[in-house]
Amino acid sequence: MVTLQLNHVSARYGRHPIVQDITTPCFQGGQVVALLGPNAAGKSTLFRRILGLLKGEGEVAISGTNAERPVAYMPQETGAKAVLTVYESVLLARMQGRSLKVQAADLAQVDRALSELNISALGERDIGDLSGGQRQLVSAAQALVQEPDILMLDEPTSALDLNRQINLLGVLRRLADERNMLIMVALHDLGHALRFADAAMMLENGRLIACGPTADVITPTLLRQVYRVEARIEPCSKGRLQLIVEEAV
Ligand SMILES: Nc1ncnc2c1ncn2[C@@H]1O[C@H](COP(=O)(O)OP(=O)(O)OP(=O)(O)O)[C@@H](O)[C@H]1O
Repeated sequence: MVTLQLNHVSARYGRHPIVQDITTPCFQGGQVVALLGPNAAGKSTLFRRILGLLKGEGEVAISGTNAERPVAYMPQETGAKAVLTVYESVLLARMQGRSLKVQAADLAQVDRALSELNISALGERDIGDLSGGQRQLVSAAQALVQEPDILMLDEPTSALDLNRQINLLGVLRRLADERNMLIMVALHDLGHALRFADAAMMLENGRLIACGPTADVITPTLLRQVYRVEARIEPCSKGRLQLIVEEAV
C-alpha cells in the first residue's frame, strides 16, 4: 500500500519562504485528503514541493510503490494550447514515462478515464476549442489515465457546474476506495471536503495549523479564525455533515 508522509517540509520561491515546516501523519492508499486554506496559503506551492518541482528543506517520504512515476498531478491552470484532440491529449498523458508503443490497455484506460468523467463525446474535439469546465475535466482525465498510486489535484472543481463537481469528487472517492489510490485534493468548497475527504490539512500563511479527520479540522472555531466566517456544521436528513455559512466577519 502506498504511503506519503511529510517531515518538516518547507518550500520557497527565491529567498521568500512560503511553505514552512510541515509535518503530517503517514497518509495511505485508500484515503482522500483535502488540502484546505485561504487564497495564497501555500496549497499549490506544497503540491509543487511534493512533486519535486520546488526544492526545500525537509523530507517527502513516499513508499509502498513500485511505479516509476507514482504521482500524477492535475494543476490549477489547465491552459490547452496544443493542437490535439481531447483523445490524443489524454493518450499522450498516459504515455508519458511509458514505452512509446501504444498498447490496447492504454487505449482502454483512455476510454475509461473519458467515460468516468462523462466526456467520451468530446474525444474528437480540439482541446483549444473547449469551455473552461470541459477543459478542467480533460485535465482531470489526463491525471486519472496515468493510474498513479498518488493523485494530487489542485482545485479540480473550480470551473465545474454542481452536478459535475459532485461527479468528479465521487470518481475520486471511488478511485481511493476501489483502487487504493491516495488522493490529495485542494478544495475551496469546505462542504465538499466534509462530504468526500477522510482527512484534511489546513494551511494558513504557509503553515499547517490543523491536520486530522475532516470533521475535526473543519470546525466553527477554525472557520472563524482562518476564513473569517461565522458558520455552523450540521448533519442533513441523510446524516451527511453540511456547512452553513451565516456571514463574513
Ligand atoms: N512562482 C512564484 N514566484 C513567487 N511567488 C509565488 C509564486 N507562485 C506563488 N507565489 C506566492 O506564494 C504564495 C502561495 O501561493 P500558492 O499558489 O501556493 O497559494 P494557494 O494556497 O494555492 O492559493 P489559491 O487558493 O489562491 O490558489 C502566494 O503569496 C503567492 O503570491
